[in-house]
Amino acid sequence: MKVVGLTGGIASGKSTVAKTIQSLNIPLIDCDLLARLVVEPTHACYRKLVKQFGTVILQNQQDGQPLDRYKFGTIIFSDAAQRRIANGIIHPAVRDEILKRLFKYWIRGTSLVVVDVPLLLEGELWRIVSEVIVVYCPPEVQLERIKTRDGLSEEDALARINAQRALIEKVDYADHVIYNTSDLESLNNATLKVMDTIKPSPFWTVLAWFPPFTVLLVGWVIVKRHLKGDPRKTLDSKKKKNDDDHHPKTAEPVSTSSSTPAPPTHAS
Ligand SMILES: CC(C)(COP(=O)(O)OP(=O)(O)OC[C@H]1O[C@@H](n2cnc3c(N)ncnc32)[C@H](O)[C@@H]1O)[C@@H](O)C(=O)NCCC(=O)NCCS
Ligand SMILES: Nc1ncnc2c1ncn2[C@@H]1O[C@H](COP(=O)(O)OP(=O)(O)OP(=O)(O)O)[C@@H](O)[C@H]1O
Repeated sequence: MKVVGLTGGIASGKSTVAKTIQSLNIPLIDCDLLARLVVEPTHACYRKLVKQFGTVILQNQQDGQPLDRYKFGTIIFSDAAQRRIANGIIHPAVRDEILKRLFKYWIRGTSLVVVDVPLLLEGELWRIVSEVIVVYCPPEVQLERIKTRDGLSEEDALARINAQRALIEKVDYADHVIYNTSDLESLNNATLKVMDTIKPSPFWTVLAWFPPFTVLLVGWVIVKRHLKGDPRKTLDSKKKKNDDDHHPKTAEPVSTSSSTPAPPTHAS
């Protein structure tokens, strides 16, 4: 089974790309959905979050009520230390859910699974994906799309963008980049083109299902990723180089006046 990682930045177009991938009958694991699942009141994560942040993050500030997503978002997107704590509680639970689902797909003999993980390159999951797709759009476009889609203020939208690594820095690590700088039809076409190059052959699918070959292939993916290098180090060194070069547009937090390099208009 081939596992491909889909990532990008907030509102860069991952979910839209994910829909096209699902329309091809390719199974997709959506981490934003899993992150919602693990904070439901019945889940252990919920209790840990309430213990850490208090009932202020709950609807009506009442224990047992669902998470107040806007309130929780304003806390974690405006404070890196709080975000790290929240990530430390939620991400291991999300990772476990992903691994469970991958195992089920493997048992069923699935040939290709795409995992949509916004923070793929910032966390640990990059180690287990055989290829990485990054959906890119400039920060100004991200900003407008967040404001339109979520009805957030400029300040809230900027906090969300700046809570992530600069998207342009992720492009270098990608095996495939989908440049979402035009209309939805172009995005759809670019996605289909990339997926066409990713599809594993039936021969590999059958071979990869047998446990000894599965172990060999998983080993190969881990070695391949190791040789490519830890993306977090790549992102850190790119950020440092940008800072040293006084080249703020790819490394500095986005502000309303930021400018962005003109991205290519093709998918590769
Ligand atoms: C803060 C929350 C409640 C805001 O919920 P909301 O419904 O407004 O947004 P949603 O969950 O749809 O996320 C939208 C996008 O925000 C970005 N984002 C979410 N959490 C984070 C985070 N911890 N750090 C950086 N970016 C994040 C991602 O690009 C994501 O696709 C929610 O995002 C959350 O629980 N985040 C923590 C869990 C997490 O890290 N999820 C992301 C992948 S596992
Ligand atoms: N090429 C495009 N043209 C017009 N609108 C677009 C385009 N691409 C995406 N959008 C819109 O921008 C918004 C953000 O896209 P989408 O939800 O796919 O991003 P995302 O990366 O999944 O976001 P998040 O990280 O918040 O989950 C959506 O409302 C979507 O319909």
